[in-house]
Amino acid sequence: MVDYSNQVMKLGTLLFELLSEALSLNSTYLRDTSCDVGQFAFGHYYPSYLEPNLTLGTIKHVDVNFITVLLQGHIGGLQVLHQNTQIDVTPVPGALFIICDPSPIWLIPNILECQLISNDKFKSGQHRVPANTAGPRVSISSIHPSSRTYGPIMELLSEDNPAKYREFSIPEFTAHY
Ligand SMILES: O=C(O)CCC(=O)C(=O)O
Ligand SMILES: [Fe+2]
Repeated sequence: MVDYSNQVMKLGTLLFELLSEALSLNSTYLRDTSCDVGQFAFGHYYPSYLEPNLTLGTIKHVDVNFITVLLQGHIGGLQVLHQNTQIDVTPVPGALFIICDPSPIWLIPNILECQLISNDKFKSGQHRVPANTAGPRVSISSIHPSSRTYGPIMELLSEDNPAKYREFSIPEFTAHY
């Protein structure tokens, strides 16, 4: 697990560089502005349900951290909302799924925090894991939290692109999320 977590940290560093560049910022911008301050890992266990229609599973949500790196077992179940349709994310053995991307054609849900600081350039998307009869299913979510305040990056704003969100602190944000 320690090895896995170290590798995911390295991957996170690369992803933050790519996201900075996608925003036309210096590649170290997001890391330099406290968007990547560590990692938490959560293990998920979804039992096999005899009557899945009586159970919710993980309901639709957007992640509030910046990046989530997801390792799924061989049993699928994750769905992302794309153009009003729930799309199954089929597990690929040995592959990680990155929950944070600006490109809707990759069918990847984005993170609310990305949407706020990019002033809507990255869109936040929903995902869910409905209960089903296959299972038990396991997954590991590694989240990369930030310690900066939420609010659009100043460098992205202009007369044509005014701030769509105000600046607010993480406790203020999570109290209302
Ligand atoms: O178990 C999964 O595939 C998704 C978990 C998830 O959405 C999360 O940790 O935020
Ligand atoms: Fe999630």
